[in-house]
Amino acid sequence: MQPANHSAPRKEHRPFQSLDLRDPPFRSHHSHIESSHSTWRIVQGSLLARGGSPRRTPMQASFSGRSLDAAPGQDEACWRSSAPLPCRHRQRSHRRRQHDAAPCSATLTTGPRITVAPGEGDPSNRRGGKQRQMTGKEVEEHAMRSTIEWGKLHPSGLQLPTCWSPEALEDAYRRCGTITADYAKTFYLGTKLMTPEKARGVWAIYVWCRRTDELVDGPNASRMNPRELDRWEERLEELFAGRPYDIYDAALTATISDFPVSIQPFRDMIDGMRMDLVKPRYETFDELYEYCYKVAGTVGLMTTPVMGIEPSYTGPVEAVHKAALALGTANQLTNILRDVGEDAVERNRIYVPLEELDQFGIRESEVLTGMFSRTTGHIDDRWQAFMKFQIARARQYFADAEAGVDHLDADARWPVWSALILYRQILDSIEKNGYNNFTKRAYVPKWKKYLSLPMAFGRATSKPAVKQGPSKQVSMQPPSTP
Ligand SMILES: CC(C)=CCC/C(C)=C/CC/C(C)=C/CC/C(C)=C/[C@@H]1[C@@H](COP(=O)(O)OP(=O)(O)O)[C@]1(C)CC/C=C(\C)CC/C=C(\C)CCC=C(C)C
Repeated sequence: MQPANHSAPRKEHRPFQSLDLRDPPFRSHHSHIESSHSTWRIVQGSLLARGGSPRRTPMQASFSGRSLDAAPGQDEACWRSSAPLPCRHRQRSHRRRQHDAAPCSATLTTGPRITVAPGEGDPSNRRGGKQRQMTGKEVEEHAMRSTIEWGKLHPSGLQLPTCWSPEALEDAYRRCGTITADYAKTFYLGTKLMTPEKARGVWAIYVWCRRTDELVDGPNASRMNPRELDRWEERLEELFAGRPYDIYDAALTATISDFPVSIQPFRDMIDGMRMDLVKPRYETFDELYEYCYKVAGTVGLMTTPVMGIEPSYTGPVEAVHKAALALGTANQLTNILRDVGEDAVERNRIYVPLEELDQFGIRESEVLTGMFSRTTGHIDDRWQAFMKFQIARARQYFADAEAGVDHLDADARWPVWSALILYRQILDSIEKNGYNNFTKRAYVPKWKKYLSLPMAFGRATSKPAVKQGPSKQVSMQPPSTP
């Protein structure tokens, strides 16, 4: 391997000065709630064991160096009271009744861990007598359908009872905004163009995604295990049932109350984190596709219902959701291509499909050590050819996403165009680095970022170009022989 020549500073975990994410469970304005079932009670916002001594919940997830208390186990869930919480309820009682009758099962679809029975799904399945696992594409399709169905069932959100004061909720959203600004400044600025309701909804989603990602990618990642992710998922189900655990969860509960955001992509993102815990290699592109959908495409399904589709759009909503999914996949593929060396050396992870490496005559061990020619010291020709193919495919997903951005509500287009344009430039940077993603980190320089923002603004405010026939497609299949 060549000596390290990192052309960009490594991503650092920025310390938060002003925020302590080790929050107590969310403080209701009814500051004293006693559950008949549980051994816990909430007194002035802190979680106390029956004896009254403060107790940490067992799961300590972390968030950029600081720890936060995450999902309490089923047995210790402080919100599980058989008595109704003394909440203020919203007006739409017909919706509430529907929800009260069956908090989850009636309205929530099941998770994606689904097998397809013989004869169902694609024709290739009809021959075998056994059930088979869904492909990555099918998992994504299932979530997209759930999202669209959810939107039809709950066009104005879940209308959950409110258990918090407006001030507390305001504070929750403000904190979500601060975190979003700290991690993703450009994107945060873009959200400032949205209506305040949409902006804070997107921040609440951002924070939930960031926390979920930090479970497997943050400083406490080594302590993470599937059981803890199960507990995080239980906590998700709770917040979708109107029982948020802490202030950030409460912001998300309020968001799903106001917007038709389905639970399915959230479950799927947790599943993506499960994949990260147990799966260091991806055999085929479909396996990788499933991963990309789960950790990034999900973000598209979560945020599109908040950002909204332009009212004058009369085409199929599927097309917009597919574009949102494509942007997630494009971003994640780009992220993977940028980090090949780092993932291999620091985490023994290879995300690019082994089957495709093989088609380019590349061995797994070569990716782990870096592919430099012994004679010239430059990047090996096989790796260059491999990367050209991977970059072309990622660009194709960006192109597929472009089609949908103009159908979003006008106030949401700028942040999305910015995300698209900025992230796509990382691919250009990989090319500029001579495809050396082993010891160089591709990045977009600040001046280029600043130049991209007015460009994105122009794109967001200009009339969409009328497409003359289908766009040029690159082959999504690697050549059988390089
Ligand atoms: C522009 C916009 C409205 C974005 C949504 C904001 C949001 C909620 C982002 C959550 C991102 C997040 C924390 C995801 C967790 C998993 C993860 C880390 C995924 C990677 C993101 C890159 O983040 P970063 O550069 O910080 O990664 P590192 O940690 O540094 O490695 C991902 C690559 C995925 C991001 C995916 C999106 C932003 C999806 C975008 C799709 C839409 C917003 C839908 C747009 C709609 C249409 C119709 C095109």
